Amino acid sequence: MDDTLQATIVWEQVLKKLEQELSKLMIDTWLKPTIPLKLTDTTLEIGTPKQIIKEWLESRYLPIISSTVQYITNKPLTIIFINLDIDDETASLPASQEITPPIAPSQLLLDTEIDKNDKKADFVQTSMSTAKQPHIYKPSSESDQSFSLNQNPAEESMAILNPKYIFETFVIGNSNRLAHAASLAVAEAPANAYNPFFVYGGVGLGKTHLMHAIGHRILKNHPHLKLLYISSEKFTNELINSIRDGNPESFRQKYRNIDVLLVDDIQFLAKKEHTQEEFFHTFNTLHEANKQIIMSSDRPPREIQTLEDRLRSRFEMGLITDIQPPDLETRIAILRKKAIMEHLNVSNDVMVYIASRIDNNIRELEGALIRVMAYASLTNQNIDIDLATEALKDIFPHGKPKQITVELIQETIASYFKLKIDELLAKKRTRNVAYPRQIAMYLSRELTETSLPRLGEMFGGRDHTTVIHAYDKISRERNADIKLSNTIKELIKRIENN
Ligand SMILES: Nc1ncnc2c1ncn2[C@@H]1O[C@H](COP(=O)(O)OP(=O)(O)OP(=O)(O)O)[C@@H](O)[C@H]1O
Repeated sequence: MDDTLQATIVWEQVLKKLEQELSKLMIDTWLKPTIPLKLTDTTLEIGTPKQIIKEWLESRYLPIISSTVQYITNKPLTIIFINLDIDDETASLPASQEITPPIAPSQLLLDTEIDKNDKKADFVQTSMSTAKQPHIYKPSSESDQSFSLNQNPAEESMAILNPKYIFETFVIGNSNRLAHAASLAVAEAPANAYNPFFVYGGVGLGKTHLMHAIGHRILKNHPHLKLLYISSEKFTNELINSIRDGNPESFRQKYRNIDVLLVDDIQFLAKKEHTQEEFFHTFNTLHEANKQIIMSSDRPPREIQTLEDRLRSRFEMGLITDIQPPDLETRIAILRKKAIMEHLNVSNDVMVYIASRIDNNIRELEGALIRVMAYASLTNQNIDIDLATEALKDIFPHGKPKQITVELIQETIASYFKLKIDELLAKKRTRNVAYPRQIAMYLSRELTETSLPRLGEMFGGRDHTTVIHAYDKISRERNADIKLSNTIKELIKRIENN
């Protein structure tokens, strides 16, 4: 692994730890804009985009950063800050991680307006590979007079799409095939294919990735189009600020003069009546002018509570598509792609190990891979299943399977007592069957959240009082009988390792 990637991995963990100690504003202002450059045996080099950030970090935060780095790496590394004096828009990922050059900022509008009164901005570019929000600037919500980048406000009015979130890096599987195909159609024919386009799905399943990919593709095909990507939370904040500043017209102008509007996490509009009203007008103006609108949400429009009906019906005018959690095959493919992109050498069995344990959040899946890589690099070991198990032990204690089911318990117990599943579930009450059955009921109640009536049903249609009786009996006997107690321990081990 190269030393930039090592630095990135360490720095990512350092920032995560510091997030528990420092305020969000400090993290966003001073630490997120940094770019990890190099990790050696004695030093960690961190790039800063501006001299002022370098000075600020050195004068105020060096002790806490040094001790956090030591905590993470177990080495007393010297932290060296290097001012890179980066052009704002090019402050991007370290070169080794870039896949495509960032979109020329002149093609993009800012996702938030800069406070014109003090011409001040928080520089929040982040270089972390798992980072979600790639915007360069956002308006300062708290005053910090000492930090002023003094840029031309027009230039500040830029945002950047994450260069990694493109169609080429998006892995297609059954869970997202439709959403991907529809996104591609929208990207190739903005305002002609599906308008509006609404994509929804659970946390970390690729909605933002697809939206950015659409944005990249549209700008590649139509560099002159004005495209704006924003979260609905920021839309709300900007609206509030514009009203506070007595300038709602500028807000309207900005939003109603674009060609492609991408609004992420639209569910945050719920309960915000005034924002919904404003968004309704923005939506209508753009839609009537045949401009493309793309929205994402964690749920379909009909499930966004307190969303006004007229807005809901607007959202439903175009195409609504969902992304489901990926199946195992897709999860392995995503890890493979990630490993190739980051030049990581990871064997297939380790990928399968990780992919089989994280099944409903791709961000966490990627995070687990990075953690394994970091652990291997920091401890100078090869990556194998043992190392992955050790590195991920906080996430999956003892390599425990994520979900223990009643069926799994029944199978394990039947096999241990050399019975057939049918026998375990049958009505027969001879001791050689009744006793294992009671143990299975006991463990099902202990290890799963299944209700008593449902357990009765799953054990051959018995009454729930039978389950209670079995549970009480085995609980009592377990305390008195060491042999039974050991049997149960052994059974739990087998269930966990199954
Ligand atoms: N099909 C995929 N192929 C490759 N990478 C993916 C895929 N889906 C998601 N990812 C990656 O998983 C991470 C999380 O994805 P993303 O941020 O797009 O999720 P999201 O659905 O917007 O989450 P949230 O609900 O938190 O807003 C990103 O790094 C993204 O690149």
